[in-house]
Amino acid sequence: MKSTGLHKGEAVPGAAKVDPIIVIDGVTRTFGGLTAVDVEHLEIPRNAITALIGPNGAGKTTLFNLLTGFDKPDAGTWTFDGKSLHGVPAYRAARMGLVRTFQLTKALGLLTVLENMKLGATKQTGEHFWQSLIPGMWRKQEFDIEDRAMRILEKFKLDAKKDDFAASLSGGQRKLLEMARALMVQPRLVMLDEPMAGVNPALTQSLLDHILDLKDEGMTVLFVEHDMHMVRHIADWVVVMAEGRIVAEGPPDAVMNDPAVIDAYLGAHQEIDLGVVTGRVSAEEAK
Ligand SMILES: Nc1ncnc2c1ncn2[C@@H]1O[C@H](COP(=O)(O)OP(=O)(O)OP(=O)(O)O)[C@@H](O)[C@H]1O
Repeated sequence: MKSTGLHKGEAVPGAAKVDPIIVIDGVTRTFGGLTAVDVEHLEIPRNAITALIGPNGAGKTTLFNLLTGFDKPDAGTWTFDGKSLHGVPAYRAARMGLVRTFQLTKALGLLTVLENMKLGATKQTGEHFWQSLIPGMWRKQEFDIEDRAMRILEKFKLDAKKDDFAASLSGGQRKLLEMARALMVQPRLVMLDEPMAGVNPALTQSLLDHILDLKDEGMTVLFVEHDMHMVRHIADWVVVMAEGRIVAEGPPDAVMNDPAVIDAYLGAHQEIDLGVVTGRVSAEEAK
C-alpha cells in the first residue's frame, strides 16, 4: 500500500513533512570548483519509501555519503530523529539506526555469507573490553547474532548459501546479501544506492518485495534509482535532484508528469522505457 498524506502544504522543493525522520538544512559539498551538492532544505518522511532520482552527476551519491558520514560537507546541518548527525562517522550513524548500501556492492568476497552477516552486527558486547573478560556473555551474544543472521538469511532465501563465499554469489544475490547485512543493526532508516542496478530480472520481484517489507516492518527507506518503473511501483514520495539542488518533490505520479522534471531529467529518456536503459526490459517488451 502506498503511503499518502506525507507532506504539509504544497509539494514544492523543501516541503515540510508531517513526520520527518531526516531534516537537512543548507548542506553543500564542493569538489574544487564544482558544487556537487547544494541542498537548502529537505525533509524525508518517516515510515515511507522515498526515491531520490536525477541525471548522472546530480549529486545523489554524494548526498548519501554526506548523510551517512562517509563524506564531510563544506557547510550545513542535518538531523536524524531529531539528533544532529553532523560530524558523526558512519559506524556511529549505523548504531543510531541509519544504514546504507552501496552502488557497487561491498560484500567481502572471501568471507562466507554468514561471516558477512556477522560483520554487519554492531553493539557487540565483545567490543567492550571489560565485557570481553566475561566469556560466557560474549558467547551468548555470538549465538544471538548468528541466530538473527540466519533468520534474516532465511527471509532472503540465502540460508542455503550461508557457508558459500560471497564472491560465488550472482550480482543480484550480492545485492540481497548487502541488504540483509544492513538489517543486522536493526535500523530505522535504510538507504539503498541503486538497489536494482545489475540485478537479474528473476531476482527483481524478490528485491522489490523485500524493500516493501521494510516499510511494513516500520522502517523508512530512501533509495537512489534510475529505473523509473521501480520508482513508480514502490515509491511513496519522489525527490528530484539536478546539479546538486532539489528541483522537485512530490508523489510519484505528480513528479513524473512535472514539466520541470521532464526537462531536467526524463527529457532524453522520455520515449524509452528506462528498464531498457538499465537492461532490465528488452526494447521489444517495452513497446
Ligand atoms: N570524490 C570526488 N572528487 C571529485 N568530484 C566528485 C567526487 N565525487 C563526486 N564528484 C562529482 O560530483 C558530482 C556529483 O556526483 P555524484 O556521484 O554524487 O552524482 P550522482 O547523482 O550520484 O550520479 P550517478 O547517477 O551517475 O551515480 C559529479 O560531477 C561528480 O563527478
